[in-house]
Amino acid sequence: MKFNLGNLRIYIESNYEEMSKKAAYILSSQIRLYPQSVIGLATGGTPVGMYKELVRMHKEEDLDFSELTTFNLDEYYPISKDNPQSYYYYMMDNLFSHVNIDINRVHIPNGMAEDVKEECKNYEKMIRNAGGVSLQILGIGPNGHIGFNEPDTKLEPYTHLVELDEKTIEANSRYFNSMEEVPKQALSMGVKTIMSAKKLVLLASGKNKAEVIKEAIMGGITPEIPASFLQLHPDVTFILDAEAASQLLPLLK
Ligand SMILES: N[C@@H]1[C@@H](O)[C@H](O)[C@@H](COP(=O)(O)O)O[C@@H]1O
Repeated sequence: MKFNLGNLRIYIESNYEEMSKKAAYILSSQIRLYPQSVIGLATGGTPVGMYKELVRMHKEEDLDFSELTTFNLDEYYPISKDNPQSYYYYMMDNLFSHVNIDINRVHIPNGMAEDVKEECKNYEKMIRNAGGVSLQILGIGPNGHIGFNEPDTKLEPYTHLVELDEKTIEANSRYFNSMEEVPKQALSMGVKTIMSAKKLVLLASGKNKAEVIKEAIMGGITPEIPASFLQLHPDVTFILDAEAASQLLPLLK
């Protein structure tokens, strides 16, 4: 099912696998049309299926990553690249080590940066020098965060150091051995960095995202739900599975 709400396109797919295929189809179309694109990438459980499909497309359908430039949204802080919970490790494991990407054109905030301010400033500069992000993939936290931009009374515009929300630490602890192991901080693109991408594609799957998806798309625009700012972007695609769309769908019909 597809709905158009002005600048927002909403695809509702029957399940996680179909959501992943749709996202991979959109991203691969961008790569095939514009092989030198600058792509913003996301981590978390949600895009794993999309990466799997992209790897399949590379192996079976000649999808070529060799001219791409990528910028990841965020990284825990502090964390080293060889920690299996780091987003660097995740990206290598789920995508980069399986495709013909030029690792020199891959960018992920450095979770071991000594000078955090400098790292953040430099990350923004690299995005600018690359000509900005053409297509940014996003997930959404159950609390409405995008990247690691947590609900707050005000949002940071540019790449910055974040104090993670209790809810996020709890939600992400499923990937760690215990809550204590989850880093309490992260480096994240800011809301302005994200909103500056030419196209945004947000993926959401599962019942625990249903309420926040409804609020982000149909509710007021508020820093308490950072994803609600996407309503202001001129070109946004939401790809939802049926469970994530379950509270939104009755309002669309
Ligand atoms: N920083 C990431 C986000 O970029 C991601 O979109 C979100 C949802 O994660 P998941 O897809 O595992 O639900 O939380 C993580 O903490």
